[in-house]
Amino acid sequence: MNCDHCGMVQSAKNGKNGKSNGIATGNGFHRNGNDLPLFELPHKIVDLPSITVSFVSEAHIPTAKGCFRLRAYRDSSTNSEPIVLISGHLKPESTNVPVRVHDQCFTSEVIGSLKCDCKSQLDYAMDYMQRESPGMIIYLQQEGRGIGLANKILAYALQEHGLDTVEANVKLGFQEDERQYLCVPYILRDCGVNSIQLMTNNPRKIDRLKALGVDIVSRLSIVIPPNPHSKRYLDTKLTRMGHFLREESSFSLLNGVSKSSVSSSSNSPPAAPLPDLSDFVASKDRPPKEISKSHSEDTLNNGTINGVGIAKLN
Ligand SMILES: Nc1nc2c(ncn2[C@@H]2O[C@H](COP(=O)(O)OP(=O)(O)OP(=O)(O)O)[C@@H](O)[C@H]2O)c(=O)[nH]1
Repeated sequence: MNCDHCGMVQSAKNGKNGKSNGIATGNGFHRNGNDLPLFELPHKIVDLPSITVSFVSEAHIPTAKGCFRLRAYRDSSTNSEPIVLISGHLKPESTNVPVRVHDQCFTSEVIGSLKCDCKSQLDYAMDYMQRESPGMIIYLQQEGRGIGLANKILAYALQEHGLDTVEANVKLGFQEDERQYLCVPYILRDCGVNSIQLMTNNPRKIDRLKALGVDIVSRLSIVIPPNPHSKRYLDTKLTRMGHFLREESSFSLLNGVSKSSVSSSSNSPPAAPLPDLSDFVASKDRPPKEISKSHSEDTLNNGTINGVGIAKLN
């Protein structure tokens, strides 16, 4: 099927339920062969006391991975602009939709840093959503697990002196993870999505989204094989942040790439003693980015997902 807007061939022939995908008419309606409206853009502002998420606009974007419908929002609680990439056509009240909630990583996604798995995860998610459309990626501007780009580079500097990614955040006066996902339930509701299959390895992300009322039916694994530069970061995610990483590589499964073809030699940190960190600590004078705590993220539970498809740690 060709995308009406980009003329690109869509990799998913049909919706995953075997039903024909709708056709975007460009006026906010998507119609099927019977000319029935499938999806009407809500253009609504979802307002709660401390958060306003407003839809701004949408456009079709051709990419190397296929055509996505990009929906842009503004989130007043973080003063940021969440972007949603949608493959295929979502119907109102959709259930079990594959969703990736992805946080910005300038270093890997723009300049190609090999220190983390973020860009490979984004690539994997885009391929997956095309293949299993309809699906969506909610892209949030939360660089460096919410500490911002400059602070993330500070954290990298500390990691060059032996700290791991968690210790570096803490040394800088941040929590190990400053991200929040208040906008996600509103964006899902705005897109007509009632329940999701969440693509993540991060148990905290699952808990936080559940605490915000997101109906997560199952988890989709997204394990990228390490390279010599990312191995320590991935090890830390496994051992200190509890990520589900002891699984067969999702990347291998999707791309047919043998895991053994990716080097995983050790990337030990420099043995040099820790320098005087007063320069870094001085940055604490500049307070960490303020993050609204007025919502239920403070009342997180440690529950696990009720339902199918949760990969277990061995
Ligand atoms: N502070 C900090 N942030 C990092 C570092 N490396 C990557 N990031 C950021 O980490 C975020 C991605 O978080 P991850 O913990 O890798 O993965 P996740 O999103 O929690 O979990 P998955 O859903 O399984 O991918 C992005 O915002 C990156 O910019 C680092 O060393 N320090």
